[in-house]
Amino acid sequence: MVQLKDTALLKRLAFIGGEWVAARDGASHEVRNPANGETIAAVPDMDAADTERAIAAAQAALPAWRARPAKERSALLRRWHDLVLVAEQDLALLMTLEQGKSLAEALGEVRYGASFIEWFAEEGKRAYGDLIPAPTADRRLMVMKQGVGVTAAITPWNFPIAMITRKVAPALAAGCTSVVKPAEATPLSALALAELAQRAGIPAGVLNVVTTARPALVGGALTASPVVRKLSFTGSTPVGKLLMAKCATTVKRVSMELGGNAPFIVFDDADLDLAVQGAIASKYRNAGQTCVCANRFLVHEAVFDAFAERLVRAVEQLKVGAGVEPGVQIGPLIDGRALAKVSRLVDEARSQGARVLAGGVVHALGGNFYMPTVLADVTSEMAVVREEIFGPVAPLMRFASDDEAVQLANDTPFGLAAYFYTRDVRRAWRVAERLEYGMVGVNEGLISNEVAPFGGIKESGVGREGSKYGLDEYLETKYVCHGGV
Ligand SMILES: NC(=O)C1=CN([C@@H]2O[C@H](COP(=O)(O)OP(=O)(O)OC[C@H]3O[C@@H](n4cnc5c(N)ncnc54)[C@H](OP(=O)(O)O)[C@@H]3O)[C@@H](O)[C@H]2O)C=CC1
Ligand SMILES: O=C(O)CCCC(=O)O
Repeated sequence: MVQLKDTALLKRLAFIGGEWVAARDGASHEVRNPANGETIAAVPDMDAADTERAIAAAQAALPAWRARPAKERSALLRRWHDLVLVAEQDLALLMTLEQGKSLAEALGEVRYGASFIEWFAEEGKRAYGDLIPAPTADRRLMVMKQGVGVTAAITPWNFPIAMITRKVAPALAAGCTSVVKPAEATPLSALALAELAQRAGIPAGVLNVVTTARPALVGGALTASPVVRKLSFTGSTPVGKLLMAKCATTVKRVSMELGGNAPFIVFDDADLDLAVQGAIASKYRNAGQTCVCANRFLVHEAVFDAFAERLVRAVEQLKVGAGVEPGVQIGPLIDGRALAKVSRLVDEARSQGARVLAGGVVHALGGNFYMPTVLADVTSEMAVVREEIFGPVAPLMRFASDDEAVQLANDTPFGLAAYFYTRDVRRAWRVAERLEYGMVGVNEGLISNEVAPFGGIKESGVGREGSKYGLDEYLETKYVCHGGV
């Protein structure tokens, strides 16, 4: 039973062309609470034809929306932002119920998600062009920025609100319309966001939400459509590669926020208490289910034991339980598949010689709960440091020199986020420059915010979200050459 103050935020229909609709064939799928398996609600299980309808709605809404002055679009986005904050407690509860993170973290995400709407409401007014000094006297050269058109967003379950607003807010601010496919596990947050967008006065068809348990059908329609000019995706690298290939058939623009394998380096001169604090924030946020979570800890041999001991002490304090319970810091993993993956990685590492310093087993609560875990004596051959863990497991490895640390850190096809701790300013600059990552935290474990560019290199993706760069992802650059002047 979901007890919202604003009961209309719990939606059981998809949102297309300003209307709340069922799937054409009447199919639906259940949304379950990962903390106890209970069904929260059922939502439409849409297919390609439903998706075509949403694309058509976004196409129909586009001319009027892009023709509005940026200032008017900005005012509507601002109202949407304000309504999200008014509803923050309800949105947080809904998120905790369908995603599992603690209420405190869910509330943090609602605010984080709202911050992208606020930011892009402002940035949308600054889509400046250029006037270029011409090489001949009789011409004037101009560059204008225009929204790319109809856009699509495919988003994951780990950040059910922020990953939508980080894509949709710049799209709408730039004069684009959008079709969103939220994750199967977390459509309720997406639908509540759409309800608030509608209340804010964002016109019908500008934002559409297509819910489904058949992602390939919806994704197939979005990527095949020549009407959709851009796809923004956050999720796993294999699915991102598949979608990029599909987008090639219509030469769509793409933004891809994919998997990571973040190194967290602790140098011998690090402030160990600060490093442990950063490690807890980076590793155990959202039960370890973020693409920027520290995935492997590289610790200088001189401070290895001291760091490990302090980390274990902090990890043992973490309270595990259902996200709605007071004081809980680690909720359940999203589903049984995620639990099986985390268990496999830990069990394999142990059988290959890793030492379990904390946790290392499924939590006594059962269900999808896993014990916050610390492993020592991990080697770079183990799957636990080669694959994205997406769970509350910290594998610790030793290194002896800066070169070795950087070499180990860069030894991965991924390049999203990296973290390191040192008190040496020269080392800080040099290591930051040598790390092959899109984002680097120096003495800081939490780096995401709306004003900074979020994104990766190598197989972690293309494009940047948030910040002044995030708007460019939704803008075309048009050059106008005016002759005979
Ligand atoms: N970089 C990141 O932020 C994230 C990384 N991951 C990584 O991926 C692993 C698996 O998580 P998972 O949720 O399966 O990630 P996916 O990449 O499968 O899911 C992300 C989104 O893509 C959708 N999707 C899946 N397959 C297709 C397809 N063929 N066509 C179009 N859309 C598709 C999903 O829909 P649906 O929900 O219906 O499957 C979801 O909306 C995690 O353990 C983690 O390692 C996961 C989530 C976020
Ligand atoms: O894990 C992800 O999908 C990215 C969101 C995390 C963040 O914004 O910090």
